[in-house]
Amino acid sequence: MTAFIQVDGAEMVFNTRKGRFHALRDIHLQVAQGEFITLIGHSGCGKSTLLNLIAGLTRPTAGALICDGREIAAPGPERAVVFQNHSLLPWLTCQENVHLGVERVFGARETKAQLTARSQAALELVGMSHAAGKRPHEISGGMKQRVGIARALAMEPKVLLMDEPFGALDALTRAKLQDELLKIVARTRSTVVMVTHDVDEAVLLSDRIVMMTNGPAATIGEILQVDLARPRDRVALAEDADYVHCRKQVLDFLYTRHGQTARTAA
Ligand SMILES: Nc1ncnc2c1ncn2[C@@H]1O[C@H](COP(=O)(O)OP(=O)(O)OP(=O)(O)O)[C@@H](O)[C@H]1O
Repeated sequence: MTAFIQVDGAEMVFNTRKGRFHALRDIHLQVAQGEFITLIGHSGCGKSTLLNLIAGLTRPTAGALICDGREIAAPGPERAVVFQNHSLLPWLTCQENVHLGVERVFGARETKAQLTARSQAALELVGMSHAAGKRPHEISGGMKQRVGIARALAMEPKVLLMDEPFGALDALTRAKLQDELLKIVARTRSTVVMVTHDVDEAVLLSDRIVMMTNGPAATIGEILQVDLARPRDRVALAEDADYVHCRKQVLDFLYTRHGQTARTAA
């Protein structure tokens, strides 16, 4: 596999008021271009910390991270992040929110009409054209997440980094957005690294599931290859033997071999 994202021996130690906190140790991970990776593990194990390192929002205390042949030293438009809570600017319309990202990436070399066309196309991709002129408080939580995804996709990032993007949504909206994300990623061929707590979400979406041990000093415990054919249909998969097997492997890892102790659950 040619690595598009490479994490070489990354470690993260935070300086806190109570002293040093060793969050991550010895993380080695290679992600191929176009791959869909999920990070799963118990609460507090360091999933967001690892995602933030790939985003360039934090620097590792040891080790190196590389994306497309360059060291990750800061956030960059080639690595767009979607957070659990949409992070849209409340005083701007949906289209203006998307436009901000578009302008940042393409503003110097494209006309206003081209930029507008990009924002409109991104909203259309996530089925939100009808709400282009609305402000975030006028639309539902699921719609806000779609606009957040549109904003990320409109920047044509090489990598889409998602931190529990559907975590705050009800089960039906979540399922709908997962299905849409699968279609969008099939079309854009984006490389995706996504944090999730949801075993079914991980199996449905991933090419590989990165399972993390509990912290402190968490690391990658195992990586599960998910060889289910695409496009994937959640209803058909529910009874698919390979799907059920993958699901069981993740459940075994999380609850039998790495059950959360009282200390980490606190
Ligand atoms: N800036 C920080 N300073 C100090 N400690 C931190 C900082 N960021 C994260 N941590 C600690 O590092 C550990 C990993 O946190 P992180 O948010 O990455 O976990 P997570 O697996 O994403 O958790 P969750 O699933 O609950 O979102 C936790 O113990 C957390 O308290």
